[in-house]
Amino acid sequence: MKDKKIAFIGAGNMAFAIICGLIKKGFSPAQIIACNKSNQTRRQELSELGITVNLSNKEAVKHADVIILAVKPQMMSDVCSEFSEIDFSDKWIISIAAGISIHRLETLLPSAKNIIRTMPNTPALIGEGVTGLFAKSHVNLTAKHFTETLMNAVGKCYWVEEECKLNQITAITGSSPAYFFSFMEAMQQSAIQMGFSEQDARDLVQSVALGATKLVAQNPDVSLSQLRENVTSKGGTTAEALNVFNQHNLTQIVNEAMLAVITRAEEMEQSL
Ligand SMILES: NC(=O)C1=CN([C@@H]2O[C@H](COP(=O)(O)OP(=O)(O)OC[C@H]3O[C@@H](n4cnc5c(N)ncnc54)[C@H](O)[C@@H]3O)[C@@H](O)[C@H]2O)C=CC1
Ligand SMILES: O=C(O)[C@@H]1CCC=N1
Repeated sequence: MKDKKIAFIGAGNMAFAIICGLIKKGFSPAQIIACNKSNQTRRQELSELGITVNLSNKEAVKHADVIILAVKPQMMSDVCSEFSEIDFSDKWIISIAAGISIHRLETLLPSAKNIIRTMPNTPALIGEGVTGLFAKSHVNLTAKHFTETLMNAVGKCYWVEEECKLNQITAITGSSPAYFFSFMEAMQQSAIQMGFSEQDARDLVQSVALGATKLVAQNPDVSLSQLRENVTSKGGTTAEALNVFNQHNLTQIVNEAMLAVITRAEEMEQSL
């Protein structure tokens, strides 16, 4: 585990979150190579952590045992075309890209035998991530265990049995930190309009988000609807807020948003 060289091809927001999470969990920076073509500031940050940042994509892949493909999906084809002469048969490939199927990766890297497709999320940065994982049945068990151990270092893992489920995982955990941030932003804006300072509004909103989330996590036997009802006094204030959400059909809005993620991921699988 700790003797494998891991190369991140693309070290933007998501890969950086994973790398920082791994280092916090005791992985050695000497094990990690990060290639980030167009972001000098990020390269500097990674270099300060002791990570090798000065190799080309091709050199990094040649040196590495495990390659984490972490560029934008639209870049994947160009990036993989640089690797045409490299033999991937003894290397393990982990893709974190949304909407790039394993079939597509097999086409882009024909010598690769062990490809694991994952869908992480940015709370990995603080060890609170969730990663969905899928691999075809022929994939080496050790490669699967390695990937699970790696992603467990930055949060929880959830294997899916069919690849299409990863697009659902994208809607449920990959994209969804942004749903919560949007909700918090809207609350912050509302508090600012009431006259609270930006900082106070943020402190108040993040405190309640943390408190509510901990309440959920620490009461696994209490349903979410019960927790909601515990706040909602009959004829009181909360009921009025929830009425507004109901009038605008929040449940349906959330459902539509999550289905839109899946549709986009499927479109990307067809077009990229
Ligand atoms: N941001 C997120 O919350 C999540 C992102 N993902 C996936 O992670 C991948 C990366 O997404 P982000 O980190 O958000 O994007 P990003 O834009 O922050 O990172 C991509 C990085 O790749 C680098 N790059 C571009 N061309 C390159 C090349 N030819 N060689 C090496 N590096 C190159 C860029 O400099 C950039 O820093 C995507 O495929 C996305 O679907 C998956 C789960 C969650
Ligand atoms: O927005 C995206 O496409 C990526 C995948 C999940 C989160 N960010």
